[in-house]
Amino acid sequence: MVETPILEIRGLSKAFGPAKALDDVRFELRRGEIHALCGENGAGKSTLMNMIAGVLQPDQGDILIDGQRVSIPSPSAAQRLGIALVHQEIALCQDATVAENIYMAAINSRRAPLMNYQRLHADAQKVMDLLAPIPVRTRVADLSISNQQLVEIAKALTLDCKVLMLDEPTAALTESEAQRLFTIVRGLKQRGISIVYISHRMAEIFSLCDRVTVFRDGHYVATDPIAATSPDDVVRKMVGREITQLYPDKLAPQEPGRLLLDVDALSDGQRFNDVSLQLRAGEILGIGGLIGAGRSEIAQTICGLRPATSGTVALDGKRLRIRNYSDAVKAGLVYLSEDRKGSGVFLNMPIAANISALDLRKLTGALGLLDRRAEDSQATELAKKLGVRMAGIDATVSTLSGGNQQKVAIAKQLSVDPKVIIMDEPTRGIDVVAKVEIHRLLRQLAGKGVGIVVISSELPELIGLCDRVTVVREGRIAGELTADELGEEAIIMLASGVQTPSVQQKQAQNVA
Ligand SMILES: Nc1ncnc2c1ncn2[C@@H]1O[C@H](COP(=O)(O)OP(=O)(O)OP(=O)(O)O)[C@@H](O)[C@H]1O
Repeated sequence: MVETPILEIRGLSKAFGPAKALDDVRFELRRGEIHALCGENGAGKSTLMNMIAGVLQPDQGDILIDGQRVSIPSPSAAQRLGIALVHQEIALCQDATVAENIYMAAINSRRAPLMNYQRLHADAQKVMDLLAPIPVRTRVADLSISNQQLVEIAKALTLDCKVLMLDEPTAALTESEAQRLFTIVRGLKQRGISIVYISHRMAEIFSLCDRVTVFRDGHYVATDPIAATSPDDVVRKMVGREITQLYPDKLAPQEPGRLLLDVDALSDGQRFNDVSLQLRAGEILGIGGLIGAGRSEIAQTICGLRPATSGTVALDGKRLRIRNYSDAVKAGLVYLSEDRKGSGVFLNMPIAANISALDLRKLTGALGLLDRRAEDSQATELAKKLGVRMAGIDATVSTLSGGNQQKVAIAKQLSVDPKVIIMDEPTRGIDVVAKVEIHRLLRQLAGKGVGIVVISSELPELIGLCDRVTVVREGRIAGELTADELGEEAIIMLASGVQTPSVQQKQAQNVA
C-alpha cells in the first residue's frame, strides 16, 4: 500500500500581476524524507514555500496535509498544522536573546511558557541542545551566522513541527559548518520530521537528500529518487540544456599584468593585523578562510568602509588616502557586500536606480539633472549581461527572487567601470547557470585588465575560478596557493591550521 504523503501540492498556481511565478505545479513530500527542490533563480521555489507556510495565498490549486485538503491563510495557521519555514535570510531579532527569539511568537501572543523567564530559558535550552550547545541567554547579535541559522531551526522545532522547509540553509555557511548542519538535518529526519531542502549546491543535495524535484520557469519538471539520477541530469532538467564547462579558463602564469592593488601591512587594531596583498591587472585573486577569520573586515578596510590603524593601500602605483567608501569608488575600487539586504541593494527602489546608485555623476547631464534614459539603457544592458529575470528595469528589487537580487548587486558594482572589484561571496544564492555566467563575466572583465578579488566560502569556486588564493586565519595571512597548488585540502589546512591526515601522509612521504 502506498503511504499517504505528509504534504502534497496539486495544480498550484500563483501570479504576481501579469507574471506567473508558478503554473499548475505539483510536489509530494513523504514522511521522514529529505526532499530537495531545485530550479534556477526565479523558478518559483520560494514562492511555493511561502504558500505552504501561509505567507502567500495561491491563486489556484490544493495543499493537502496527511491527505486532507487544508487552507493556510496565515503563518500561524501553518504553525498549527506543524509546518515551519526557515527563510533564505536570517530574520531574528538581533538585540533579543536566543531564548526570546525561539519563543518570539509565543511571547508576542503572551503564550510564552509562560512569561516565566526561568522556565522559558529552560525550555528554550532543551530545544537548542537538540541542535548545538548554544547558551540561550546569549544575545543573537553575538552569535556567528551559522549559529543564528541553528536558532532559526530551533525556533521552527518548538512549533511541534512535522514539515520543516529549509530555503538555502547553507548559503552563508562554511564547509565545516555546513557538515554540522547536515548531521543535524539527518538527526531531524531520524526523529520523523519531513524536510524540504532548497539548495543550488548539487554536492550537498546528493549527499543529504532522498529525492529531488525540479522546477523550471514556474513549471514542474520531474521528481526522481537521488539514487536514480545525477547532478548533470538535475542541471539539465533545471536548464533544459547541457552545461559543459563550469569554470572559464584561467590565466597562464606569465600573463598577469602590472601591479594594480598593493596592500601593505594593513591592520585595523581589532579583527586583523599586518595584512599584505598584491593584485595584478587581469588577475582573479581568491581569499579563503573560515567565517569570522576577518576576510570581510580586510576587504571593507581596503575600501574605506572601516578605519585602518596602520598600513597602506596603493592603486595603480598611487598611494590612496581613503576616508570613506565614496573616495574608494572615485579611485576605481568597489566592494560587493556579502550582506545583500544590509548594504548591497535598496530593496524598495527600482532595479535601474539601484544599478546606477554608485556613481550618478556618470549619468548626470550638464544641468545637473539625472539622465533617466542613460540610466535605463545602462541598467538594461547590465541586467541583460547578467541574465536578471525581471518584469522590467522599473520593477522594485523586492519583487525579484533572491538570486536575481544578488545579480542586481553585482550589476551595481560593474556600472562604475572599476579598476579593482572586491566581491564578498559573489555567487551566494546564485543558481548553477547564473554562476557560470557570472564567472565568465568576471573572467572577461579580468581579460580587459580589471583586477578582481573574490572572497568565497565555497571551495570549488575558489579552486575553479581563481588564479591564486590567499588564505586568512584569525586575522592574519596564513598562506598563499598558486593555481597548481590549489585543492580543497590545501585550503582547509591553511584556513584551520590543522593538518588533515592525507596531507600529513604526503609530507611524511616527501620526507622519506
Ligand atoms: N512579491 C513579488 N512581486 C512580483 N514578483 C514576484 C514577487 N515574489 C516573487 N516574484 C517573482 O516570482 C518568480 C519566482 O520567484 P521565487 O522567489 O519563488 O524564485 P526562486 O525559485 O525561489 O528563486 P531563487 O533561487 O533566486 O531564490 C520570480 O520571477 C520573481 O521575480
